[in-house]
Amino acid sequence: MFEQQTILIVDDEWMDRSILTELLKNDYRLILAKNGEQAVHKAAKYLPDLILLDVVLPDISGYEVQRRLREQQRTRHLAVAFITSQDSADDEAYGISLGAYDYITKPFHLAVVKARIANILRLERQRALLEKLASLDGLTEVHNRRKFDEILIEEFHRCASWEAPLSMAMLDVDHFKAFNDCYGHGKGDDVLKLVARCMRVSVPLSSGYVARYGGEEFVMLMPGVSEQDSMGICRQTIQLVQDLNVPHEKSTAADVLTVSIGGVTVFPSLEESPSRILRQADFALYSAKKAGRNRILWYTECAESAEPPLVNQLN
Ligand SMILES: Nc1nc2c(ncn2[C@@H]2O[C@H](COP(=O)(O)OP(=O)(O)OP(=O)(O)O)[C@@H](O)[C@H]2O)c(=O)[nH]1
Repeated sequence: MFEQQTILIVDDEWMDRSILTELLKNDYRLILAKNGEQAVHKAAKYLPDLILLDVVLPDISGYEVQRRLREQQRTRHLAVAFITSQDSADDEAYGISLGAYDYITKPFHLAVVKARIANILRLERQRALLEKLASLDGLTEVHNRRKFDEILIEEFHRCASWEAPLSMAMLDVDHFKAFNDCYGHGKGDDVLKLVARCMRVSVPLSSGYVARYGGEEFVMLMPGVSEQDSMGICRQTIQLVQDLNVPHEKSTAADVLTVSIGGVTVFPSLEESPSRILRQADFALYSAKKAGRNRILWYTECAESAEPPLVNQLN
Protein backbone atom coordinates (compact mmCIF):
# COMPACT_ATOMS: atom_id res chain seq x y z
CA MET A 1 0.00 0.00 0.00
CA PHE A 2 2.72 2.46 1.06
CA GLU A 3 6.20 2.53 -0.39
CA GLN A 4 8.80 1.05 1.94
CA GLN A 5 10.43 3.78 4.03
CA THR A 6 14.18 4.35 4.14
CA ILE A 7 16.34 4.69 7.24
CA LEU A 8 19.91 5.97 7.25
CA ILE A 9 21.84 4.40 10.15
CA VAL A 10 24.87 6.45 11.18
CA ASP A 11 27.12 4.74 13.70
CA ASP A 12 30.87 4.15 13.79
CA GLU A 13 30.51 0.99 15.91
CA TRP A 14 30.23 -2.07 13.72
CA MET A 15 28.33 -3.95 16.45
CA ASP A 16 25.66 -1.26 16.83
CA ARG A 17 25.17 -0.99 13.07
CA SER A 18 24.72 -4.76 12.92
CA ILE A 19 22.18 -4.85 15.76
CA LEU A 20 20.10 -2.10 14.15
CA THR A 21 20.39 -3.68 10.71
CA GLU A 22 19.16 -7.05 11.99
CA LEU A 23 16.33 -5.36 13.87
CA LEU A 24 15.07 -3.22 10.97
CA LYS A 25 16.07 -4.90 7.71
CA ASN A 26 12.80 -6.74 7.15
CA ASP A 27 10.62 -3.65 7.49
CA TYR A 28 12.66 -0.82 6.01
CA ARG A 29 15.18 -0.05 3.31
CA LEU A 30 18.48 0.62 5.10
CA ILE A 31 21.47 2.78 4.22
CA LEU A 32 24.57 2.75 6.42
CA ALA A 33 27.15 5.44 7.22
CA LYS A 34 30.19 5.22 9.50
CA ASN A 35 30.97 8.89 10.08
CA GLY A 36 29.48 12.37 9.99
CA GLU A 37 30.70 13.39 6.52
CA GLN A 38 29.24 10.22 5.03
CA ALA A 39 26.00 10.89 6.88
CA VAL A 40 25.62 14.42 5.43
CA HIS A 41 26.46 13.16 1.94
CA LYS A 42 24.13 10.13 2.03
CA ALA A 43 21.31 12.13 3.62
CA ALA A 44 21.38 14.63 0.72
CA LYS A 45 21.73 11.86 -1.86
CA TYR A 46 19.03 9.46 -0.63
CA LEU A 47 16.70 11.75 1.38
CA PRO A 48 15.85 8.99 3.89
CA ASP A 49 12.61 9.09 5.89
CA LEU A 50 14.58 8.80 9.13
CA ILE A 51 18.20 9.19 10.17
CA LEU A 52 19.33 7.24 13.23
CA LEU A 53 22.29 9.38 14.17
CA ASP A 54 24.96 8.44 16.67
CA VAL A 55 26.07 11.48 18.68
CA VAL A 56 29.72 10.48 18.99
CA LEU A 57 31.32 9.96 15.59
CA PRO A 58 35.01 9.85 14.60
CA ASP A 59 35.00 13.07 12.54
CA ILE A 60 32.20 15.55 13.26
CA SER A 61 29.63 15.02 16.02
CA GLY A 62 26.06 13.90 15.38
CA TYR A 63 24.95 17.34 16.62
CA GLU A 64 27.09 18.98 13.92
CA VAL A 65 25.63 16.63 11.31
CA GLN A 66 22.15 17.68 12.41
CA ARG A 67 23.14 21.36 12.20
CA ARG A 68 24.45 20.91 8.64
CA LEU A 69 21.31 19.07 7.57
CA ARG A 70 19.18 21.91 8.93
CA GLU A 71 21.20 24.44 6.92
CA GLN A 72 20.38 22.88 3.56
CA GLN A 73 16.99 23.37 1.95
CA ARG A 74 17.18 19.84 0.53
CA THR A 75 17.79 18.11 3.88
CA ARG A 76 16.37 20.44 6.52
CA HIS A 77 13.08 18.57 6.85
CA LEU A 78 14.66 15.13 7.37
CA ALA A 79 13.62 13.34 10.56
CA VAL A 80 16.49 12.58 12.92
CA ALA A 81 16.61 10.45 16.06
CA PHE A 82 19.85 10.53 18.02
CA ILE A 83 21.26 7.25 19.28
CA THR A 84 23.78 7.53 22.04
CA SER A 85 25.19 6.17 25.24
CA GLN A 86 25.14 9.71 26.69
CA ASP A 87 21.91 9.39 28.61
CA SER A 88 21.86 12.50 30.81
CA ALA A 89 18.71 14.63 30.72
CA ASP A 90 20.79 17.60 29.51
CA ASP A 91 22.14 15.62 26.55
CA GLU A 92 18.65 14.50 25.66
CA ALA A 93 17.24 18.03 25.98
CA TYR A 94 20.04 19.37 23.78
CA GLY A 95 19.43 16.73 21.08
CA ILE A 96 15.69 17.44 21.04
CA SER A 97 16.32 21.21 20.98
CA LEU A 98 18.24 20.71 17.71
CA GLY A 99 15.03 19.47 16.14
CA ALA A 100 15.50 15.71 16.62
CA TYR A 101 12.34 13.62 16.88
CA ASP A 102 13.69 11.33 19.55
CA TYR A 103 16.69 10.35 21.61
CA ILE A 104 17.39 6.62 21.79
CA THR A 105 19.93 5.45 24.34
CA LYS A 106 22.35 2.54 24.25
CA PRO A 107 22.37 -0.27 25.20
CA PHE A 108 19.35 -0.86 22.98
CA HIS A 109 16.10 -2.32 24.28
CA LEU A 110 15.19 -3.81 20.95
CA ALA A 111 11.40 -3.92 21.25
CA VAL A 112 11.33 -0.31 22.50
CA VAL A 113 13.67 0.89 19.75
CA LYS A 114 11.55 -0.79 17.10
CA ALA A 115 8.31 0.67 18.47
CA ARG A 116 9.78 4.18 18.70
CA ILE A 117 11.08 4.02 15.15
CA ALA A 118 7.70 2.83 13.85
CA ASN A 119 6.10 5.74 15.68
CA ILE A 120 8.47 8.33 14.23
CA LEU A 121 8.02 6.98 10.72
CA ARG A 122 4.23 7.05 11.02
CA LEU A 123 4.37 10.71 12.07
CA GLU A 124 6.91 11.42 9.36
CA ARG A 125 4.62 9.98 6.69
CA GLN A 126 1.80 12.24 7.86
CA ARG A 127 4.08 15.29 8.03
CA ALA A 128 5.43 14.68 4.53
CA LEU A 129 1.92 14.32 3.13
CA LEU A 130 0.75 17.54 4.78
CA GLU A 131 3.82 19.42 3.63
CA LYS A 132 3.33 18.19 0.08
CA LEU A 133 -0.32 19.24 0.05
CA ALA A 134 0.52 22.66 1.48
CA SER A 135 3.30 23.40 -0.99
CA LEU A 136 1.83 22.17 -4.27
CA ASP A 137 -0.53 23.81 -6.68
CA GLY A 138 -3.63 21.63 -6.72
CA LEU A 139 -4.18 21.77 -10.49
CA THR A 140 -0.71 21.45 -11.97
CA GLU A 141 1.12 19.75 -9.06
CA VAL A 142 4.12 22.06 -9.33
CA HIS A 143 5.10 24.25 -6.34
CA ASN A 144 2.57 26.89 -5.40
CA ARG A 145 3.32 30.59 -4.95
CA ARG A 146 3.70 30.31 -1.17
CA LYS A 147 6.34 27.60 -1.50
CA PHE A 148 8.05 29.41 -4.34
CA ASP A 149 8.43 32.59 -2.26
CA GLU A 150 10.22 30.54 0.42
CA ILE A 151 12.46 28.78 -2.09
CA LEU A 152 13.37 32.04 -3.78
CA ILE A 153 14.61 33.64 -0.56
CA GLU A 154 16.64 30.56 0.34
CA GLU A 155 18.18 30.07 -3.08
CA PHE A 156 18.89 33.77 -3.47
CA HIS A 157 20.93 33.75 -0.27
CA ARG A 158 22.57 30.44 -1.08
CA CYS A 159 23.73 31.71 -4.49
CA ALA A 160 24.91 34.94 -2.83
CA SER A 161 27.10 33.00 -0.37
CA TRP A 162 28.52 30.76 -3.08
CA GLU A 163 28.91 33.64 -5.57
CA ALA A 164 26.90 31.52 -8.00
CA PRO A 165 24.50 32.71 -10.70
CA LEU A 166 20.77 32.55 -10.16
CA SER A 167 18.53 32.37 -13.21
CA MET A 168 14.82 32.92 -13.20
CA ALA A 169 12.32 32.69 -16.03
CA MET A 170 8.68 33.70 -15.99
CA LEU A 171 6.35 31.99 -18.43
CA ASP A 172 2.91 33.04 -19.51
CA VAL A 173 0.52 31.21 -21.83
CA ASP A 174 -0.22 33.30 -24.91
CA HIS A 175 -3.78 34.55 -25.35
CA PHE A 176 -5.06 32.26 -22.66
CA LYS A 177 -8.23 34.23 -22.05
CA ALA A 178 -9.12 33.75 -25.72
CA PHE A 179 -8.26 30.05 -25.41
CA ASN A 180 -10.64 29.67 -22.45
CA ASP A 181 -13.33 31.60 -24.25
CA CYS A 182 -12.97 29.51 -27.40
CA TYR A 183 -12.40 25.98 -26.03
CA GLY A 184 -13.81 26.18 -22.51
CA HIS A 185 -12.35 26.46 -19.00
CA GLY A 186 -11.92 22.67 -18.67
CA LYS A 187 -9.67 22.53 -21.74
CA GLY A 188 -7.87 25.57 -20.31
CA ASP A 189 -7.16 23.62 -17.13
CA ASP A 190 -5.84 20.69 -19.18
CA VAL A 191 -3.51 23.04 -21.02
CA LEU A 192 -2.13 24.47 -17.78
CA LYS A 193 -1.32 20.92 -16.63
CA LEU A 194 0.43 20.17 -19.92
CA VAL A 195 2.45 23.38 -19.84
CA ALA A 196 3.54 22.62 -16.27
CA ARG A 197 4.64 19.16 -17.40
CA CYS A 198 6.73 20.65 -20.23
CA MET A 199 8.52 22.83 -17.68
CA ARG A 200 9.11 19.91 -15.35
CA VAL A 201 10.67 17.95 -18.20
CA SER A 202 12.91 20.89 -19.16
CA VAL A 203 14.02 21.86 -15.65
CA PRO A 204 15.56 18.72 -14.15
CA LEU A 205 14.91 18.35 -10.40
CA SER A 206 18.64 18.68 -9.80
CA SER A 207 18.89 22.08 -11.49
CA GLY A 208 15.84 23.95 -10.35
CA TYR A 209 12.25 24.49 -9.41
CA VAL A 210 9.01 25.03 -11.26
CA ALA A 211 6.11 26.88 -9.65
CA ARG A 212 2.73 28.27 -10.60
CA TYR A 213 3.02 31.95 -9.90
CA GLY A 214 -0.65 32.72 -10.43
CA GLY A 215 -3.35 32.13 -13.07
CA GLU A 216 -1.59 31.16 -16.31
CA GLU A 217 1.80 32.42 -15.18
CA PHE A 218 4.60 30.07 -14.12
CA VAL A 219 8.12 30.53 -12.92
CA MET A 220 11.30 28.48 -13.28
CA LEU A 221 14.07 29.10 -10.78
CA MET A 222 17.50 27.74 -11.66
CA PRO A 223 20.15 28.25 -8.96
CA GLY A 224 23.74 27.85 -10.14
CA VAL A 225 22.63 27.68 -13.80
CA SER A 226 24.30 30.10 -16.22
CA GLU A 227 22.43 32.47 -18.50
CA GLN A 228 23.28 30.34 -21.52
CA ASP A 229 22.13 27.06 -19.94
CA SER A 230 18.94 28.53 -18.52
CA MET A 231 18.07 30.03 -21.90
CA GLY A 232 18.60 26.53 -23.35
CA ILE A 233 16.13 25.15 -20.79
CA CYS A 234 13.64 27.86 -21.79
CA ARG A 235 14.11 27.14 -25.49
CA GLN A 236 13.34 23.49 -24.81
CA THR A 237 10.21 24.47 -22.86
CA ILE A 238 8.92 26.69 -25.67
CA GLN A 239 9.57 23.90 -28.16
CA LEU A 240 7.87 21.24 -26.02
CA VAL A 241 4.76 23.39 -25.65
CA GLN A 242 4.65 24.03 -29.38
CA ASP A 243 5.13 20.31 -30.07
CA LEU A 244 2.01 19.55 -28.04
CA ASN A 245 0.18 20.86 -31.12
CA VAL A 246 -2.81 22.09 -29.14
CA PRO A 247 -4.91 24.11 -31.63
CA HIS A 248 -5.40 27.77 -30.70
CA GLU A 249 -7.27 29.43 -33.52
CA LYS A 250 -7.67 32.72 -31.63
CA SER A 251 -3.95 33.28 -31.13
CA THR A 252 -2.09 35.92 -33.11
CA ALA A 253 1.24 34.24 -32.26
CA ALA A 254 0.70 30.87 -34.00
CA ASP A 255 -2.12 28.49 -34.88
CA VAL A 256 -1.19 26.27 -31.91
CA LEU A 257 -0.83 27.00 -28.21
CA THR A 258 2.38 28.90 -27.38
CA VAL A 259 4.01 30.53 -24.39
CA SER A 260 6.16 33.62 -23.83
CA ILE A 261 9.12 33.60 -21.47
CA GLY A 262 11.03 36.43 -19.83
CA GLY A 263 14.16 35.64 -17.88
CA VAL A 264 17.12 37.07 -16.08
CA THR A 265 20.40 35.80 -14.65
CA VAL A 266 21.91 37.61 -11.68
CA PHE A 267 24.73 37.13 -9.20
CA PRO A 268 22.85 37.85 -5.97
CA SER A 269 24.45 39.75 -3.14
CA LEU A 270 23.76 39.17 0.55
CA GLU A 271 22.66 42.79 1.04
CA GLU A 272 19.91 42.53 -1.54
CA SER A 273 16.39 41.11 -1.48
CA PRO A 274 15.12 38.91 -4.32
CA SER A 275 12.55 41.50 -5.42
CA ARG A 276 14.84 42.86 -8.15
CA ILE A 277 15.15 39.51 -9.92
CA LEU A 278 11.35 39.14 -9.88
CA ARG A 279 10.88 42.62 -11.34
CA GLN A 280 13.47 42.03 -14.03
CA ALA A 281 12.05 38.67 -15.11
CA ASP A 282 8.58 40.19 -15.14
CA PHE A 283 9.81 43.07 -17.25
CA ALA A 284 11.45 40.63 -19.68
CA LEU A 285 8.18 38.70 -19.92
CA TYR A 286 6.23 41.89 -20.55
CA SER A 287 8.72 42.77 -23.30
CA ALA A 288 8.42 39.29 -24.84
CA LYS A 289 4.64 39.72 -24.97
CA LYS A 290 4.99 43.16 -26.50
CA ALA A 291 7.45 41.89 -29.10
CA GLY A 292 4.86 39.43 -30.47
CA ARG A 293 4.70 36.49 -27.96
CA ASN A 294 5.92 32.91 -28.53
CA ARG A 295 9.49 33.92 -27.69
CA ILE A 296 12.09 34.22 -24.96
CA LEU A 297 13.60 37.53 -23.92
CA TRP A 298 16.35 37.69 -21.37
CA TYR A 299 16.60 40.80 -19.24
CA THR A 300 19.89 42.07 -20.70
CA GLU A 301 18.56 41.64 -24.23
CA CYS A 302 15.24 43.32 -23.69
CA ALA A 303 16.71 46.08 -21.51
CA GLU A 304 18.88 47.14 -24.44
CA SER A 305 15.84 47.63 -26.65
CA ALA A 306 13.47 49.08 -24.05
CA GLU A 307 12.67 52.75 -23.55
CA PRO A 308 15.35 54.38 -21.37
CA PRO A 309 13.08 55.38 -18.39
CA LEU A 310 11.99 51.80 -17.80
CA VAL A 311 15.53 50.48 -18.10
CA ASN A 312 16.74 53.07 -15.63
CA GLN A 313 14.09 52.13 -13.09
CA LEU A 314 15.10 48.51 -13.25
CA ASN A 315 18.86 48.93 -13.22
N1 LIG B 1 -8.80 27.51 -17.31
C1 LIG B 1 -8.22 28.29 -16.43
N2 LIG B 1 -8.05 29.60 -16.70
C2 LIG B 1 -7.43 30.38 -15.80
C3 LIG B 1 -6.94 29.86 -14.58
N3 LIG B 1 -6.36 30.89 -13.90
C4 LIG B 1 -6.47 31.98 -14.66
N4 LIG B 1 -7.11 31.70 -15.83
C5 LIG B 1 -7.45 32.58 -16.93
O1 LIG B 1 -6.30 33.07 -17.57
C6 LIG B 1 -6.68 34.23 -18.33
C7 LIG B 1 -5.55 35.22 -18.33
O2 LIG B 1 -5.87 36.23 -19.22
P1 LIG B 1 -5.00 37.51 -19.48
O3 LIG B 1 -4.26 37.90 -18.22
O4 LIG B 1 -5.87 38.53 -20.11
O5 LIG B 1 -3.86 37.06 -20.46
P2 LIG B 1 -3.92 36.39 -21.90
O6 LIG B 1 -5.31 36.27 -22.44
O7 LIG B 1 -3.16 35.10 -21.79
O8 LIG B 1 -3.14 37.39 -22.81
P3 LIG B 1 -1.59 37.55 -22.97
O9 LIG B 1 -0.96 37.11 -21.66
O10 LIG B 1 -1.36 39.00 -23.25
O11 LIG B 1 -1.15 36.67 -24.10
C8 LIG B 1 -7.97 34.76 -17.69
O12 LIG B 1 -9.03 34.60 -18.60
C9 LIG B 1 -8.18 33.85 -16.48
O13 LIG B 1 -9.55 33.57 -16.25
C10 LIG B 1 -7.17 28.48 -14.31
O14 LIG B 1 -6.77 27.95 -13.26
N5 LIG B 1 -7.78 27.74 -15.26
